[in-house]
Amino acid sequence: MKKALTIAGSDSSGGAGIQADLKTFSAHGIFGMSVITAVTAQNTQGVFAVQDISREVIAAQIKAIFEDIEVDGLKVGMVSQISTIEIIAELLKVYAPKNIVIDPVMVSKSGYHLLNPQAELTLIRELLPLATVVTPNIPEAEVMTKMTIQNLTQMESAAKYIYQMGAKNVLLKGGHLENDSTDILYDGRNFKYYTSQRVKTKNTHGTGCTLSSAITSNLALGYPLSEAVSLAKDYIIEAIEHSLDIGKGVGPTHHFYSLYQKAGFNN
Ligand SMILES: Nc1ncnc2c1ncn2[C@@H]1O[C@H](COP(=O)(O)OP(=O)(O)O)[C@@H](O)[C@H]1O
Ligand SMILES: Cc1ncc(COP(=O)(O)O)c(N)n1
Repeated sequence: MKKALTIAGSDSSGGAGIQADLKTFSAHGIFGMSVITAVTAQNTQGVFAVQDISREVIAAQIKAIFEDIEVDGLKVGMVSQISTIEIIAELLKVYAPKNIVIDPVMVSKSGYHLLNPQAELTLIRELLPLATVVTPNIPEAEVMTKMTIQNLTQMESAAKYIYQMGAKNVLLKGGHLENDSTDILYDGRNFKYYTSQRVKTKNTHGTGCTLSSAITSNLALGYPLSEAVSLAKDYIIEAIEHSLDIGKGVGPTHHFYSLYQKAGFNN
């Protein structure tokens, strides 16, 4: 069985963060493991408190896993503080796992700064060069590039800029654009476009986490990146189409075992 690791924050309401990642790994038939960087008290309506986990305990979690278990794919989500980012980068250089997906989580859908704004440059400097692929949404790409992004041409320019920051591949997600939701993948030479109809729902809590952990799963299963993204896109569309009207705010995506079966995964 393939094994994947998420290094991210805990979402008490189960829609995003570690919980979304582990559900996605399971739906892909992957054994999921976690390094928790922060505990958030949140639900579909907002984030109410955050306790960052210490640098020492984050390091101990990473070491406990890598000293014992092979990791076929890894994603990094919420990392909150400079010291957290530094220790993760330091240890990822030591253990050098194959497939590293960096989801540069900055602000939650409910508007809470999950990444300390002072840590944005550290994330770019320390984590991007380690990424097999980095998966910013449009607001994150705007922060990273200081560009305004309102259309596909501007997305392409931003993806090129982020590529130059050191990621091997850039998947710029178009979920925040008004019309269809096209994500673009840039490998330093060519663009690939992943277009889908926009699902009309308010329930998109955890879409970014779900997409990046689906990509991580597919890379762990051995798919090349462009196929890993394409399968992950199929997965996220269904997970949004079947999203759950749980709570009073932005409900979560839904994870099906049948999605995994439908995609024909075979490990
Ligand atoms: N309403 C929607 N309909 C279809 N796809 C969506 C919708 N919202 C987001 N997506 C897709 O979900 C994934 C995550 O998107 P996005 O919302 O941009 O990220 P984040 O959760 O990081 O803000 C992307 O593949 C995006 O295209
Ligand atoms: C712990 C954690 N990690 C990531 C997100 C981002 O998810 P979203 O952008 O859908 O709010 C979140 N809300 N909580």
